[in-house]
Amino acid sequence: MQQFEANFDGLVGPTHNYAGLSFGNVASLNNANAISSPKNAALQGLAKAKALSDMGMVQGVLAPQERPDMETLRRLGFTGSSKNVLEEASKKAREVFLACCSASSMWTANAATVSPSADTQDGKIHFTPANLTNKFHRSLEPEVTGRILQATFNDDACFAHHKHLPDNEHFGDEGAANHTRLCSEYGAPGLELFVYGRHAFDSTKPAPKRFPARHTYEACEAVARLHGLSDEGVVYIQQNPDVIDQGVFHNDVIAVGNQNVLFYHEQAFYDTETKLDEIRRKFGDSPLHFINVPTQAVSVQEAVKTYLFNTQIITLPNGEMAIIAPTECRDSASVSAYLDELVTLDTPIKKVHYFDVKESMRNGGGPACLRLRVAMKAQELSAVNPNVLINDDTYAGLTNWVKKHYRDSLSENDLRDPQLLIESRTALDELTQLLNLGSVYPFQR
Ligand SMILES: NCCC[C@H](NC(=O)CCC(=O)O)C(=O)O
Repeated sequence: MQQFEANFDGLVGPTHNYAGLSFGNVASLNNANAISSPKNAALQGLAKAKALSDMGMVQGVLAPQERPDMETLRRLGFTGSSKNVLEEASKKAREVFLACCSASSMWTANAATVSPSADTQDGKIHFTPANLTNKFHRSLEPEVTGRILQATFNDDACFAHHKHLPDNEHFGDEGAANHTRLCSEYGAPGLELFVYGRHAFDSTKPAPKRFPARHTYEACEAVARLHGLSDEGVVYIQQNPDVIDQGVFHNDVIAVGNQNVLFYHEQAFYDTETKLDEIRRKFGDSPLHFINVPTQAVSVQEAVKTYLFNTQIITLPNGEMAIIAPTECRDSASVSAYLDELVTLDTPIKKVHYFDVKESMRNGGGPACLRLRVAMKAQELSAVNPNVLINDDTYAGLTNWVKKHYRDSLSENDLRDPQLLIESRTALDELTQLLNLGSVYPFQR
């Protein structure tokens, strides 16, 4: 295995909860105030990661963030002991407090945009953490995400790390959730598709009316520049504003690509035919599969409910592709019928595997949200921090760690418990040792 795609799944943090923080994300709003289970959430995520590793995939994990985010609460004027900060913030600024408790870094598709070495000018793998400016709770992530990525991909000869884009809506960047890469093989130069929701500096261009477009065209261009991509290696595509208004807050809720397959809903893009032509032209002569799912087979609403497109399409060691889907897809008559048929058609996708990631789904995160893809070569993999890679031993170590530190259930009331802060820091301190990350968290510095 000389070239392959590695997946880095976000470890769910100890404060995983349902706070209804993401306007425009239907599941997040519908499940506001539900009781969560941080322990089950983390174990569900690890089980998926381990299953992919058992299928012969290269699988790693990315550490979660420190929450409650005491540094931000203090920056916003809450003072005194930790207990006091938590109490005052939860009483006087409930929404701010809840935002500072979110475990949203678990969705590592939003951690960064990654360009493999075959696409970049200097031949290194480039990372730009996403600034996630559109949601306050997510905008707290990029600094520490950058540190975690540096500690995970810690070798200047192979990896180039950029600072996140300016923290402003004009450069709203949601990372790899709006980025997919087509290629004939992982180690060959590919075509990077950057999908955006609106133009920040041109109000004559279309934009959604009801829900926010989190990601801008200007952000896409900036990341492509930073990563040293060629114009012929990039296609910028606008998301259909109407689907954003139906709850498609990231493109990976309505389209996903892998190697020479682009799997998308017919309503996913704006100006679809022009963009597909550009993809065909830039992709070159090797075979390319456009799998277009018509509304008649699966409605946008059903796609948002089941996360049919928030599936991972992976290439197994035998060269066949498989879809990693949430069990919600199996439980929907139209979606499971569609998938049953898809694997019989003349495309590289031959199997579907279903996973229970309900704890994450209730916040609008499916299997694809939970992972950051990094296409690599063997020699680049050997430069990755080995402690983050999943195998029997690290999986056992991490599941024991979760069972030891995580709560079975969590409600809003529990978030202000000073004991939860102590538990979380104790857990994360131990995790940085398990994963050999060094002092990435504010409380460790
Ligand atoms: N890629 C999937 C991201 C899901 C994430 N949900 C959230 O943050 C919900 C958190 C809450 O409501 O408690 C988001 O919308 O960015």
